[in-house]
Amino acid sequence: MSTPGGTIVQPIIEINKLNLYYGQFQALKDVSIEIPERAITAFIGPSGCGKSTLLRTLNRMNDRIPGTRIEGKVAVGGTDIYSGEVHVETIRKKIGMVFQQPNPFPKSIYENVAFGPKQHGIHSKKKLDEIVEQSLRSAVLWDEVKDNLKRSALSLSGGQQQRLCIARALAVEPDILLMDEATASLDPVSTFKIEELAHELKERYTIVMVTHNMQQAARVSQQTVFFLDGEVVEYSATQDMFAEPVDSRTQDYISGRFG
Ligand SMILES: Nc1ncnc2c1ncn2[C@@H]1O[C@H](COP(=O)(O)OP(=O)(O)OP(=O)(O)O)[C@@H](O)[C@H]1O
Repeated sequence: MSTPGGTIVQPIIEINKLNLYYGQFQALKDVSIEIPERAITAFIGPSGCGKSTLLRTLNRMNDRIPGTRIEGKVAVGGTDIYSGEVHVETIRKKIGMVFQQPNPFPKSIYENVAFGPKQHGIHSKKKLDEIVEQSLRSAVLWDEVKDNLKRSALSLSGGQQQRLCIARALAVEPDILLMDEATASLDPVSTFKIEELAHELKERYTIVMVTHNMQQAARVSQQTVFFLDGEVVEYSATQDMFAEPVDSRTQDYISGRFG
């Protein structure tokens, strides 16, 4: 697949003819897209169009919702994640997720970040210390918290809590980070910090973000996917979509005529 500037990059996620049903209701319709490695892909579209549903499909979070049925294929790194051979835990280790509301555990900053590695069998204090520091540095939170890692995560500001949740996700060394409106509950300064962070992280990780904020999609993403009623209307390099959308419905949405 090609990206802005015409560079050919490898898609890390390939979604092919995906249909998803909640009971009788079809929330995703024949979705086929590719997501490039080490870049930010933004999902945009009006409320209820299926953005979060597709995001959750990428790490099988929809499995938890009773009555959900899926058809089609989602391949991550060439492996069909819905084939019986793949364990959900393996997928969630490779694909971390950050939600709209920061949701740190009611534990210390240190324990929040060390939790995932411990679950995966790392118990050496030295190794855990390294992971905690590295993850907090990657999430650009280290300098703010390094003097008191025992402090409760819940005592941090909303923006710090969200960066802690990103550090927690990074601690298990994922390849992909899913962000479901990760800045929607934050003030503009915290939002800017998370956007800057995403910009840095894309050098090492693939990021897929759902956002209601078109300016944010235009600012930070390299690829944008526009959804309407469970269908992908259009997807392309972000600069192309915002400069010259192909479909009139995309034009109407990005120019604020509906949504
Ligand atoms: N657990 C569920 N059970 C039944 N229907 C659901 C469920 N979750 C979502 N839906 C429906 O699926 C459709 C897509 O929802 P989804 O949350 O993916 O949209 P969205 O584009 O992310 O919306 P928003 O921007 O408001 O978060 C909506 O019609 C929604 O009501």
